[in-house]
Amino acid sequence: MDQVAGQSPVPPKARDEHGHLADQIEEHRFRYYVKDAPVVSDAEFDKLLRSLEALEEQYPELRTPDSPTQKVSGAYETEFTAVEHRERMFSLDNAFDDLELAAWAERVAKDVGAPGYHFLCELKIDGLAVNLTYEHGRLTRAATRGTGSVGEDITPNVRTIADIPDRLKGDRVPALVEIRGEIFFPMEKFDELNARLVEAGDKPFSNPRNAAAGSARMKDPRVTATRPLHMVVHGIGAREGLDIDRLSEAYDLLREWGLPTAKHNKVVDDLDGVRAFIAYYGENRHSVEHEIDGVVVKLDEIRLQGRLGSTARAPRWAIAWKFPPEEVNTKLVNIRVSVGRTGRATPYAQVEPVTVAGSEVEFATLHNQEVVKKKGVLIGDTVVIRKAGDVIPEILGPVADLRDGSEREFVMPAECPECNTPLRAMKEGDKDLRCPNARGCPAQLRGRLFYLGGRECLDIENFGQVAAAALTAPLEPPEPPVVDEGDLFGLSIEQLLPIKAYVLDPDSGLPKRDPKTGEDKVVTVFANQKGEPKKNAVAMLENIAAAKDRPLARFLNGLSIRHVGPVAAQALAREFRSIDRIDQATEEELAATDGVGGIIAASVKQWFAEDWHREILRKWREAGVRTEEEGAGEDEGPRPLEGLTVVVTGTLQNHTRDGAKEALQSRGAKVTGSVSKKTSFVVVGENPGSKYDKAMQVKVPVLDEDGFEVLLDQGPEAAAEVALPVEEPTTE
Ligand SMILES: NC(=O)c1ccc[n+]([C@@H]2O[C@H](COP(=O)([O-])OP(=O)(O)OC[C@H]3O[C@@H](n4cnc5c(N)ncnc54)[C@H](O)[C@@H]3O)[C@@H](O)[C@H]2O)c1
Ligand SMILES: [Zn+2]
Repeated sequence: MDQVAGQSPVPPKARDEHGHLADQIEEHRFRYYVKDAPVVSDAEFDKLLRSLEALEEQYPELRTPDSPTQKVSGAYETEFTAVEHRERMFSLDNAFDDLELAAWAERVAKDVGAPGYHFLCELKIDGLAVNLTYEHGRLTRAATRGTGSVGEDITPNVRTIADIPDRLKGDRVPALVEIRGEIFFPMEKFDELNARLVEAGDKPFSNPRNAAAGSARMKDPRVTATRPLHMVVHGIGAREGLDIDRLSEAYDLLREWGLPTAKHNKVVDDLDGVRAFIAYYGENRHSVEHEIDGVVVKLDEIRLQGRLGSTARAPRWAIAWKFPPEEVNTKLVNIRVSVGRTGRATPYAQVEPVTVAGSEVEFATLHNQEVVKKKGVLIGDTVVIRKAGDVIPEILGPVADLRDGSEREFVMPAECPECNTPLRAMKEGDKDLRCPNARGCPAQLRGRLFYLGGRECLDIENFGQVAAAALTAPLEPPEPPVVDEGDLFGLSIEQLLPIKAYVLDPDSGLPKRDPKTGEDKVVTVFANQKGEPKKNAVAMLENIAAAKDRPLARFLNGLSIRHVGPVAAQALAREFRSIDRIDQATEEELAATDGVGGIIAASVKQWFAEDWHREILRKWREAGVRTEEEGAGEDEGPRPLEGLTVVVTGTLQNHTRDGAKEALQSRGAKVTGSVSKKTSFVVVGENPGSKYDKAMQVKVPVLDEDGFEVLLDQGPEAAAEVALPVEEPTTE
């Protein structure tokens, strides 16, 4: 088709779509900047904006000066006096990948024309942009960004923020300076604020960013004063009597004046330096004392900034690199209750599945019924889900503006969802409700068994949520092979083969559904189609058998005695050295143990008072579980490996890494991670790493697993006899 250069005609459909998108964007901006209550996530908003940009890319005629793509987003509300900034405030352009970053840097290089300039890397804080005007060192005005040229006067509110000085310190303060920065609300104070709001019958905020903006823009500054707001400085605007060459130097001055400058800024020489900064904070995002949502890269030389100038929206001398969003909006479908190994009933949120920070989220924790209330979330709400790093996903808050009246409050059930026993608080004033049916509650048994096999206890490989559920509550056979922990070590392969169970999600432990039929998926857990044992079933039984010899402390921890965690278990094991002796000890004796104390002692006594608990121990003994620490106590007896330093590398057949370490340490050896001339032995399992090569190099005796057993049982001399011959290294 023939077209006039750059003037493709705009089809009416595209024009309509443009108008529709622009309206939506303006509406979201109003909700975000004026009402501090957005109804979509930033990611969704950014998507709309990018669609608009793409449309304008295709039909440049649509890119008029009043298009949302051409403006500093924001507005001002008539509640506040409108004030003009002396120098405009801008938004930032984004780089979404390394290509865009490199393109920006190239453009800078071209415009600057000569080498010798620097990049200033800063962290990007997601809060409320403010402009502080200081005249002769006194704060005379504070304003929001607004449209970029006109903002809202929030001076009385800002004066209540402790970080922001009313007067600048020192005698080098200029006649006039505009300071730009970000007001933010600390994540860790956010729940507290929402709890207060809900209690007072007010609408909770959906996230800390909106809490910051809402708090700074209160009509009544006395309310602002009650909010824990902070600020970080990230720029300067108009100035008189202030001559500076580099922005980084300006920050040094600002710091001297008492302004809250950033701690993590870094000046680098080139793009690789920028990349390293971005990579570092991408990895260590949560090591910073406040939340960050990206990195801002700026040309440090102020004269050159001026030369590059700005578009209507953003400076050309800066760019924002955004990290993947950690917050998304989704629907709270239901609040359910799970019962854990200690019987604690915990509400958790089931949401419409969404992807956050690279993983799909379907459940989020809610801790207890008080937390549900304090967060002010209703079933059916659109909520903001946050997933930060490896942390379990949580609900930040509801998007209250989207409620249509169909939402309902969560009511904590009166009965255990798995065994129907009435839930109750075990102590007066206890917020947590528990299912008291420790013995018969399938949820508790499953939880205890899973914990017993877990890392902190017996560390049994191939034994997880799925096995724990299948063994304790199979669909078939009707009688579960494991009725309590006592049955674990007596399991036979014949018992496993017929077991059918639901397929469980390994994270949530909930049944997975067949997408086609919509029904819960069922499998034969331990047998293949021919009815033969699956490999992992055989491995599981072997691993269970091997776990019989785990150190006493691990068994004690695995009994799920209330208040007895790994530390108390260690203390008890060290002091009493056998389960029998713990059983026979008086409460006073237990309490007198270093690291135990009265509460734990009472709880231990209570545990042993239950017949079915003793029955567990009896079955264990019968199955050959070692309920006694070998040899004499650490403090009294011989420590045959005293003075040795041992490194363990590769996979051992009969010991986990932790188990091997403990076996060595309990005999007095020191276990370290790196091989040196001082190392006494290197124990090498399958697939050893570079430590093996290093051992060869520095000629440290190497033991295979048999040699390791010799070391444990017969000591270092015997082990030296069986150590592998040290080969001459080929190179030196
Ligand atoms: N959810 C919604 O409905 C909705 C609506 C409108 C806008 N938004 C969100 O608001 C953001 C857009 O706002 P924007 O135009 O302010 O752009 P932006 O947040 O991407 O970047 C510009 C702002 O970053 C701030 N900033 C933080 N640290 C900085 C630093 N070290 N140096 C310089 N500036 C720093 C400044 O205040 C500056 O104004 C987007 O994240 C968008 O998703 C969301
Ligand atoms: Zn129960």
